[in-house]
Amino acid sequence: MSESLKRNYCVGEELGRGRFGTVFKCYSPATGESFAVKSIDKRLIADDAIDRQCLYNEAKIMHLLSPNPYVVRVFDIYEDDTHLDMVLELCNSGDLFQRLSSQPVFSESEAVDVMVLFQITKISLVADRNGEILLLLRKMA
Ligand SMILES: Nc1ncnc2c1ncn2[C@@H]1O[C@H](COP(=O)(O)OP(=O)(O)OP(=O)(O)O)[C@@H](O)[C@H]1O
Repeated sequence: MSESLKRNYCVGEELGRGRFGTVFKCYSPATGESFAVKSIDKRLIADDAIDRQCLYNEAKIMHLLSPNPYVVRVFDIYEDDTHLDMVLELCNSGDLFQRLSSQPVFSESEAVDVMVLFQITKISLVADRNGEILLLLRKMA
């Protein structure tokens, strides 16, 4: 994790791992706000040009799409020789599967939100397979 990130945020527990990095909970001592930070060790993808490109595309696209109600917001990006760290909106309400499992009946407007999420997921999966765009979906509040 980059030293400049650690100067501005206190990093806490691990939230999960993906193909490119590890996600931790963090907070800003200046504002008291909590975030997620996705930290990528660039040395692990140094030999793969496509992975490197995907990594920078993800950071760039998420930044371009922020703020958008269906996309996790990016607040800060830090980079040093070894790490790329993205400070993201913290989604701590569980994922869509957990939400669907725990609530058997949805109101009309909630059902619309779920359908919109499914449509965006389909679009992002197709687009991601073609290596053109990657969306990180915001988990439902
Ligand atoms: N903003 C966030 N708030 C809370 N948890 C998150 C957040 N972003 C990621 N996570 C957690 O960390 C895990 C890994 O996320 P990450 O974005 O690194 O990978 P992924 O999207 O699951 O897969 P891939 O690496 O293929 O993109 C997620 O599955 C989720 O549990």
